[in-house]
Amino acid sequence: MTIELPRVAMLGVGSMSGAVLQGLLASGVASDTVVLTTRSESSAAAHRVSGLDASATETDADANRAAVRGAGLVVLGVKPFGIVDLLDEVAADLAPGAVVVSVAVGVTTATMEAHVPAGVRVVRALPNTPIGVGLGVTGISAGASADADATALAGQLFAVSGEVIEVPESQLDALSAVSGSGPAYVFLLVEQWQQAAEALGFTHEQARTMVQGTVRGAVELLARSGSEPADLRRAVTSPKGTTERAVAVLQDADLAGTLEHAARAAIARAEELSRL
Ligand SMILES: NC(=O)C1=CN([C@@H]2O[C@H](COP(=O)(O)OP(=O)(O)OC[C@H]3O[C@@H](n4cnc5c(N)ncnc54)[C@H](OP(=O)(O)O)[C@@H]3O)[C@@H](O)[C@H]2O)C=CC1
Ligand SMILES: O=C(O)[C@@H]1CCC=N1
Repeated sequence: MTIELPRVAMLGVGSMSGAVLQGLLASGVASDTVVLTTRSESSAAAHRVSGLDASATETDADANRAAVRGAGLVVLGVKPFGIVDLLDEVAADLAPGAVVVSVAVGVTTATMEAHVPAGVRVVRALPNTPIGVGLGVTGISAGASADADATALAGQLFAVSGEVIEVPESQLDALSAVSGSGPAYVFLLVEQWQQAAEALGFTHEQARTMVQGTVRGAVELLARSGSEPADLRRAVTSPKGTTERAVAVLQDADLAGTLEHAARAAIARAEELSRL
C-alpha cells in the first residue's frame, strides 16, 4: 500500500514513533515528507545519518515550533507526562485544520483539545512496536474535534504497516494493555521459555533456535490455517501423551487469569498517567 501524506511533523521519535516512522518509510512514503524532532542532539543526529530532516530541542529551542509550521499531520511521540507541555509549546504554530495524533497512553483527547486552538483536529492512536516490520496492531479513537477525514488521515499512518482497529476512546487504554504492551508479554514468554530450555541442558543457541523457531512456526501456522488456537493445540496434544501433562501444568497456572490481571495493572497505570 502506498499513501499520499501532507507534510508530517513527528515530535519525539523514540521506540514507538521510530517504529511508526520505519513502517512509513518502508511503505514508500518519501523521506522529505517527514520532519522530526527529538530532545537530544545525539538522537536527531542519528536520524540525519539516515537522510532525514531532524533537529533537537537541546540545540534548537525552536525545533518543535519550526517542525509543526505548515504540517498537515503532527504526531506526538513523547512520554505521556510531556504531551500537554509540548502542545502548549507548539499550539500557536499549528496550521489551521492540522491533525494532531498522539500515541501516548493515558492522555485523553479532551485533555489535548484544551491545549490546541479551535479547528485543530485531535486523534489518539495506540500502536505497538511490530509496526516497524509492517505487522503493527494499532487502536485509534477520534477526539470530539476530529471529523471522519481527520481520523482517516491519521489511520493511514498506521494502516500502511499493519492492522488498525477503531475503538471508543474509553477502550483505548484497555486496547493498549492488550496489544500496545503485548509485544513485551511475548518477549517475556520467549525469554523465560529459553531459560527453561537452558535449564534442561541446551545451549543458549539451541534454546534460541527451539523456542523462537517454535513461536514463529506456531504463529504462522495459526495465521495460515485460519483454525482456532484451541483446535491447533488439541492437534498437538495426543490423548494420554506427553503434551497433555505439560499443558495441564500450564493450565493450573491460570494463564488467562494472570494475563487479565496483568492487563488490569496496565490499565490502572494508564489512569494514573492521565492524572499527572
Ligand atoms: N514503546 C511502546 O511500545 C509504546 C509506546 N507508546 C507511547 O509512545 C510514547 C513514547 O514512548 P517511547 O517511544 O517508548 O519513548 P522513548 O523515550 O523511546 O521516546 C520518546 C521520544 O521523545 C523525545 N522527546 C522527549 N521530549 C521531547 C520534546 N520536548 N520535544 C521533542 N522530542 C522529545 C525523545 O528524544 P531523545 O531520543 O533525545 O530522548 C525520544 O525521541 C509514550 O507516550 C508511550 O505511552 C504507545 C504504545 C506503545
Ligand atoms: O509501557 C508503556 O507505558 C507504553 C504504552 C504501551 C506500551 N508501552
